[in-house]
Amino acid sequence: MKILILGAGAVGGYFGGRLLEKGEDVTFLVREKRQDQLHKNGLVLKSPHGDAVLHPKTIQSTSSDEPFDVVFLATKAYHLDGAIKTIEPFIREYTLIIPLLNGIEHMEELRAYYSPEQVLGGMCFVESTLDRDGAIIQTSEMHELVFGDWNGHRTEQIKAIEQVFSGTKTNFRLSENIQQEMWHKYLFITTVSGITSLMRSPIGPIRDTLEGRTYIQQLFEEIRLIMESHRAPILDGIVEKQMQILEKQAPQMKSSMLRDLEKGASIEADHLQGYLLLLAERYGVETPLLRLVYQHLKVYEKNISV
Ligand SMILES: NC(=O)C1=CN([C@@H]2O[C@H](COP(=O)(O)OP(=O)(O)OC[C@H]3O[C@@H](n4cnc5c(N)ncnc54)[C@H](OP(=O)(O)O)[C@@H]3O)[C@@H](O)[C@H]2O)C=CC1
Ligand SMILES: CC(C)(CO)C(=O)C(=O)O
Repeated sequence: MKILILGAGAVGGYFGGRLLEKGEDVTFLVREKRQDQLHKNGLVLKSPHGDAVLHPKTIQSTSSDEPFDVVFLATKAYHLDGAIKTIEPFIREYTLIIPLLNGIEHMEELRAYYSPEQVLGGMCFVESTLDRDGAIIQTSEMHELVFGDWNGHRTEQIKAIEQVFSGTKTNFRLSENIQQEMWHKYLFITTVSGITSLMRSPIGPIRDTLEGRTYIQQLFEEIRLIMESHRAPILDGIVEKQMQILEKQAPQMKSSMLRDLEKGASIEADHLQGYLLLLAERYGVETPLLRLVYQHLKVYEKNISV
């Protein structure tokens, strides 16, 4: 099965690297600078699950139009529009597309551009980042990639993919309710990225003070209310469940948004918190803490653009 991964960054590089390490037919669709880096250093993974130096096939958007069976989109939301068009030459009617972005808004755009049946739901849990030399550094043991047909169908094609994704050093999991899992992850990530970015701190020192916990809970609650008003398929008691998940995280756990802030890099504020605020406005939901988080991120964006 031919697998294409757009973006050899923290997420695409990690999960694509694990498939490649197992011996799957993986190609990375990259831009010039990353291609040079991969040719020079290889795809370097530094991980609690085992380091690796791999030598992947790479292509650039203009260098080929060969077809692929599965295409992962592993880009930041602010590069989504370009990425959607960049993968077009490699897509055939049988190709399945698996986006790995945080958030939910991109699903509408993708399902409108391609045939909705060929866009699966997808998401991942991993704490990874690129160092200055382009090596992928995984900073905790968490690593799971979840995918599934948008309406939960378990087709022969999806079963074949599940087989191909099995037996790697990481976890690929087929979900029969990917929409719900993506909304749950969206709740988790907007809260965790929002609070860690606002406080410029890993989760431990925030979570382990009474005041900090109260803010985390308030943010979870505001976002849950928005999602409920939108009739998103979230479970009752989801905030309590997510607080329990948060409890289990190591104190030094950081969101990828906080890591990007620390690097002075671009962030996905509009895609994550901003989209929720649009929904809040639509349904008349009061969200004072989410608004503060978003404003804080927009001020950061203004400062890095000057
Ligand atoms: N990092 C993490 O721990 C986690 C991240 N996520 C989510 O995963 C998504 C990806 O994040 P992450 O991997 O960290 O981001 P990175 O910035 O590390 O990687 C994104 C990659 O996409 C590449 N890219 C963008 N546009 C194109 C294009 N048109 N053609 C080729 N390559 C392109 C970039 O290449 P270039 O270098 O050329 O710009 C970059 O290497 C985000 O939505 C994020 O929120 C989810 C879970 C965990
Ligand atoms: C919270 C975490 C690490 C889980 O994968 C994440 O998605 C992110 O930081 O972007």
